[in-house]
Amino acid sequence: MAQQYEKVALIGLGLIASSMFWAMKRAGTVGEVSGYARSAETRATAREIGLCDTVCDSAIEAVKDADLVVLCVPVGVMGAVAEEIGPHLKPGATVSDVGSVKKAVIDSVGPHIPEGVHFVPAHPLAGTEQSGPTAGFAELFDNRWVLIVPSSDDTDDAAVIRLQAFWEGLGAFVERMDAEHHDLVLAVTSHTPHLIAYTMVGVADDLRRVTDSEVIKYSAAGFRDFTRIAASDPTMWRDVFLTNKEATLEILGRFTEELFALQRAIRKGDGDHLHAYFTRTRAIRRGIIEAGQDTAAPDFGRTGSKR
Ligand SMILES: NC(=O)C1=CN([C@@H]2O[C@H](COP(=O)(O)OP(=O)(O)OC[C@H]3O[C@@H](n4cnc5c(N)ncnc54)[C@H](O)[C@@H]3O)[C@@H](O)[C@H]2O)C=CC1
Ligand SMILES: O=C(O)C(=O)Cc1ccc(O)cc1
Repeated sequence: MAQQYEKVALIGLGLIASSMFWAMKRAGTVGEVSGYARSAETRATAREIGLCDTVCDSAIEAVKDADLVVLCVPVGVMGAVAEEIGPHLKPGATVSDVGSVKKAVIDSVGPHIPEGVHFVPAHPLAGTEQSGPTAGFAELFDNRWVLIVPSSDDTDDAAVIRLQAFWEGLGAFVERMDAEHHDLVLAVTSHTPHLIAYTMVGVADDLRRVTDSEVIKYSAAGFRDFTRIAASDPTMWRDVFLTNKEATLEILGRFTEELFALQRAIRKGDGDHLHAYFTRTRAIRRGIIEAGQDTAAPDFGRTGSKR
């Protein structure tokens, strides 16, 4: 494949950045990849495992001469990183990100992007519950969606098309979406489910004394499947909820109403209500699988890297 960017800089070297690096190497679509992470320990690990062609000791050094800079840090620190690198970006370069929330990233990063640099936010709908520089693998984005969320109506079309081709080279399907819609859709499909999974583990833990650790010992497939995502990084998810507050609260409100209705049906012994509800929701869930839109993490995400 032809070279799409001569130099790419990855800021933050965790699951997503490391997967991007291995996928870029597999695709052979970029010249050089530089990387930076805040912690010296992460940078040392990256150097040890050959993650990035050059691991830099500052974000400013990493973005020097880069044609594409991808912010791969938790959503809450994207603005601060952009402020630091803003004055050092190459004219004509593109700055993108992989954050799980889009409106807050546009608001916090946008003001720090200088004239003549393109800002094209994006979000790969692919990940696992693992984090850190050793968690990545080249196949993570294969056949997964990446949503490109242009930051304004006058975002340079050529920069968007180039970023789209880049992600397609990493194995993904790409679509464009506006930020507000993105944040609502993700609140339903990803953010609220993570919150509920964290809560379920918390409930199981609260019951530990009563059940004498049996919840963990005998954890049935349902509990395991349902709570896998509760092993995800706490910093990342704290930031998601703090920055996608409105949409998450809207979905949580609806969720609570449905839960109360089911609670009431159980209390009243209303089997018809329960049966009708489960019949409807089973059909929807099966429809998602049949349409090939099941977004469960691929198996290799659970068993470690396959690179
Ligand atoms: N984990 C997942 O499944 C997915 C995550 N995302 C998004 O991707 C982004 C990165 O997530 P992961 O790779 O999973 O996280 P991670 O926890 O694996 O990696 C984050 C990296 O950022 C570094 N970092 C933190 N603060 C920093 C700062 N101020 N300056 C420089 N580096 C800093 C950390 O040291 C770490 O290397 C987040 O914004 C997240 O919302 C998007 C799709 C999926
Ligand atoms: O591990 C899983 O199943 C996920 O849902 C991963 C994930 C987490 C956050 C995102 O913004 C996108 C994907």
